[in-house]
Amino acid sequence: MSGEGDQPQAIRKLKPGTLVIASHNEGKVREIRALLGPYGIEPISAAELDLPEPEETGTTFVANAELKALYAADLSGFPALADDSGLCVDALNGDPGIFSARWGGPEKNFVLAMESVESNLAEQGPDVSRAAHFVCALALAWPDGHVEWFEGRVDGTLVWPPRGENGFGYDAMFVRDGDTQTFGEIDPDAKHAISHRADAFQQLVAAVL
Ligand SMILES: O=P(O)(O)OP(=O)(O)OP(=O)(O)OC[C@H]1O[C@@H](n2cnc3c(O)ncnc32)[C@H](O)[C@@H]1O
Ligand SMILES: [Mg+2]
Repeated sequence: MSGEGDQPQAIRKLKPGTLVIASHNEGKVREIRALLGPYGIEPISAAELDLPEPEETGTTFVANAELKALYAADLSGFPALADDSGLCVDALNGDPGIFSARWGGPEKNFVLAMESVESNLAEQGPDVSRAAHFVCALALAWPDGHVEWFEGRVDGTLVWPPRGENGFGYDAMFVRDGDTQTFGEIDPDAKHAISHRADAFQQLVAAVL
């Protein structure tokens, strides 16, 4: 564990019992805050604490969630919750998958990332399957190194062109099976009830809270 002298000032001011969200993705942090709200938990994000981002060297969503959570718990001395998530497209052998953030490039441009998914699909002809699913792995790590993890999923279809300004990442091209609106069009509260992140959260809440 890191010594207190190494910690940024912001961490030394945290109240006991604080939960750190081990993420630098604003859209994700907004959703996690909303999902934790009903439990009276007011977390602080790794970005707000100026914690560095670890390299995501894992080969699975769970491995990357675990390494992000452990890194933030170790640096902060507080429990940390990480989310590693992504879009898996059947016809692209599961890509972009764990590389979903990296497909947005250094500028994190998800308009370009969605265009890239679409052009890879289009190369396979008009009859290509447009089936896809989102995965969300949550890892909850304590400073002593103990970790629990949960994995959620939501299945759907990709549409083109993208629709809707809500959400983030690939939301504007994803329609959940049985729905007509994209995750970019539906109300954020509706997404919180049905998404891959909601699925993983239900498991976390049942096990931990
Ligand atoms: O690692 P952190 O700091 O949490 O932030 P990140 O954006 O790098 O997050 P990931 O490594 O987990 O990459 C996940 C990417 O998958 C996409 N993604 C994940 N959940 C999504 C959702 O609910 N809706 C749309 N896109 C999502 C989005 O583009 C994310 O950048
Ligand atoms: Mg990441």
